[in-house]
Amino acid sequence: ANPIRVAIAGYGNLGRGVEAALAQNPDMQLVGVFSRRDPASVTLLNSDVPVYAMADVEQYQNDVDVMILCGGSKTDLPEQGPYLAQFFNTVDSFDTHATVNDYHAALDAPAQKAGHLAMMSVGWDPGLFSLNRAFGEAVLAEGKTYSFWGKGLSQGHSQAVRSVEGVKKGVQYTLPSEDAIARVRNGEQPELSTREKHVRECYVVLEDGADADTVRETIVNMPHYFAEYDSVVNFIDDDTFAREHSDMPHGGFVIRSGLTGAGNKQSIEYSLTLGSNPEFTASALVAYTRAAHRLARQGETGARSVFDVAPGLLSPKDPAQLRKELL
Ligand SMILES: NC(=O)C1=CN([C@@H]2O[C@H](COP(=O)(O)OP(=O)(O)OC[C@H]3O[C@@H](n4cnc5c(N)ncnc54)[C@H](OP(=O)(O)O)[C@@H]3O)[C@@H](O)[C@H]2O)C=CC1
Ligand SMILES: N[C@@H](C[C@H]1CC(C(=O)O)=NO1)C(=O)O
Repeated sequence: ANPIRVAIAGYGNLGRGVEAALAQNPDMQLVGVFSRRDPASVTLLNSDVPVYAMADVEQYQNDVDVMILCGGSKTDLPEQGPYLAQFFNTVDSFDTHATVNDYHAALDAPAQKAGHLAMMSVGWDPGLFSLNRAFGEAVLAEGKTYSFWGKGLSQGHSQAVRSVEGVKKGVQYTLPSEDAIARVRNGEQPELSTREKHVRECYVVLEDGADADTVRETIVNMPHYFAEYDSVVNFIDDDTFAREHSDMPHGGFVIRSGLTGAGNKQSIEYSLTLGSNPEFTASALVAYTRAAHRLARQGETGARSVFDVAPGLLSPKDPAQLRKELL
């Protein structure tokens, strides 16, 4: 069969991860990268792949089967998602949990109108963690579900920090409460507020002339990203940033702790340990690109999340092979 023709919209950590992940999936072919920057200033892993100006993206709608959106959830996807769904089948990793249904609606209308499929919020959280939260609740009807992340670098929160005026470089690490984790793993089913589960720690290099107090206040009061947490902002110089904040490890786990029948304790735990958050997220995006392409060919249109996708659609194996090897 002909390879699935894939393009990338937005070339940052995630875009680079998608380029690498596509190279690991021979049933897909990267046909181009679209950037809002000057294409000549964007250097890909594979210099044979063309870089185009985002302004010209509409000209390529017949050359691309699926467009993978790698922009930031806070500042890019709310505009790029609905816009690009008019011209392409799309897949993205939108992760502002508080506004997922607004985004779903904003994607669904243009996608339905154009007869495209828009697969949203794919990745690990939202994404694979979302699936495991849903499995846990469906199987253990009586219990509590907990999600913990880190210690590691959140790309969504880091990109949100970088979107603040006066920030030249920025990253955010998420630190889970070890005490909360111990209580959950012990089956205590504690009531834990958002603030009791994680602390957020930022490292920022300021633009020349930017005011540190203003930047700190803007970050720690940012709705949906920081306001609901105890957050710390550390200001460092370029050299320290380059030396100490170039890796992007992360991870975490979802636990469903419940009781069945005669009060027997049951626990489901799904965990991730990530050497590279962007490369892992990109790998999830690429698997769901395969599913989005198949659903689009079946005539499916409109917005979809991971809850709407049969797992077999993710695999390059045919159903009989899947059953034989993995059932
Ligand atoms: N669901 C999940 O589990 C996960 C979701 N995510 C999501 O992925 C999003 C993207 O993360 P990430 O790739 O780290 O964000 P980046 O800040 O690296 O990239 C975001 C956009 O910024 C632009 N950009 C990148 N580098 C530069 C640069 N040097 N100068 C100017 N602009 C630049 C690019 O657009 P352009 O090329 O057009 O300039 C890019 O698409 C996050 O906001 C998060 O929401 C991430 C991890 C997990
Ligand atoms: N969407 C997150 C993926 C995980 C990480 C996270 C956090 O540290 O708060 N929440 O969800 C990301 O952008 O890295």
